Amino acid sequence: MEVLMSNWSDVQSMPESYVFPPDKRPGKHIFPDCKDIPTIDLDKAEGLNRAEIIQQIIKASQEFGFFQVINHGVSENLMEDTISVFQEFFGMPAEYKASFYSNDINQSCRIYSSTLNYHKEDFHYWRDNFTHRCHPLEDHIQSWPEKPPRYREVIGIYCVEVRKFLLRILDLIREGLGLESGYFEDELSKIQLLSVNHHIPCPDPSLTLGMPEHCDPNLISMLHQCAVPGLQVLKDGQWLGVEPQPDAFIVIPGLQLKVISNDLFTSPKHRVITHTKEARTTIGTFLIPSSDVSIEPARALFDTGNPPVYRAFTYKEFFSTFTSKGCDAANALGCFKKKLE
Ligand SMILES: O=C(O)CCC(=O)C(=O)O
Ligand SMILES: [Fe+2]
Repeated sequence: MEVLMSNWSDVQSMPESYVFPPDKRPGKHIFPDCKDIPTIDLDKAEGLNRAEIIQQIIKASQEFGFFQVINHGVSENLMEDTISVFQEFFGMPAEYKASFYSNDINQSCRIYSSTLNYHKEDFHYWRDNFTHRCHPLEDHIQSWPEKPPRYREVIGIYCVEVRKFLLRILDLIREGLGLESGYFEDELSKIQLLSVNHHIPCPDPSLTLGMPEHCDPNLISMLHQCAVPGLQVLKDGQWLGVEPQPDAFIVIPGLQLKVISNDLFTSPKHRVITHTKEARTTIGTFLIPSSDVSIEPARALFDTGNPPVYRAFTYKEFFSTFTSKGCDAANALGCFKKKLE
């Protein structure tokens, strides 16, 4: 069977290798939508309401661990063009996509299916993923696809724009936490990774997932969803659907922000369910610390009454622990917790 599901045509029944064991299936129940997902109007952050917007972001990062942002500065045209470029990319002939196929995490531009462990895993997730680095543009653009013909132009502009957006959000978070100017710039947000999920229509969404439940190991993530729903976030023990809003970005603080905030922030579990009728394409952008930068709770966020929860570590150290713990966030974070004295 073709590994990349974007090369399959007309799937009528579930291939056996995608059917999860019963205890891991999402099941048939209808998941409620998250009705009160905090929405931040970024336009207001530049005016008299700045302090209020900062408080909204901090509160959402504490209570929900995610929020959506409107008036984020990226034009609707660019958002639509970006989604359609990726839809075209996943629709390219199998031979073309094969030139990017790799399960090697060190390959800077790669397409793969399910997880990087495809050939060893017991069952597969219902997705293809295309990933590449983006910053600085001139270091990476040469490794990006040349087809569809507008790929490099559109995605190049998109990557620069969403970086500006995420750095604005980080700066508001910095101000809200009372950290010094520039705290998240340079090494803590050095690497920018684009990660696009593509799920073809699935004959039975109750039996499989488009992405496992997970927390994002990076500093901060943003998701740009197409119109087809699928993202779910775990809130108070319940899976809630995050209905796509065409003009909004979803922001999720990653595990490094949880550590830096000394556990003030939540980095929530999320996963992706599949859809019977329509293909779904979602663009993730992650800002990731450089390998050797030291990460620890910010000095301003602890004192004798509220001691630091974590010891200092490098991102390299964290990421290797995270993967060795099967990407289980609680287990990985546990390895860096300070012993109570
Ligand atoms: O596709 C989505 O909606 C979620 C993607 C995601 O959580 C991730 O790539 O880490
Ligand atoms: Fe994620």
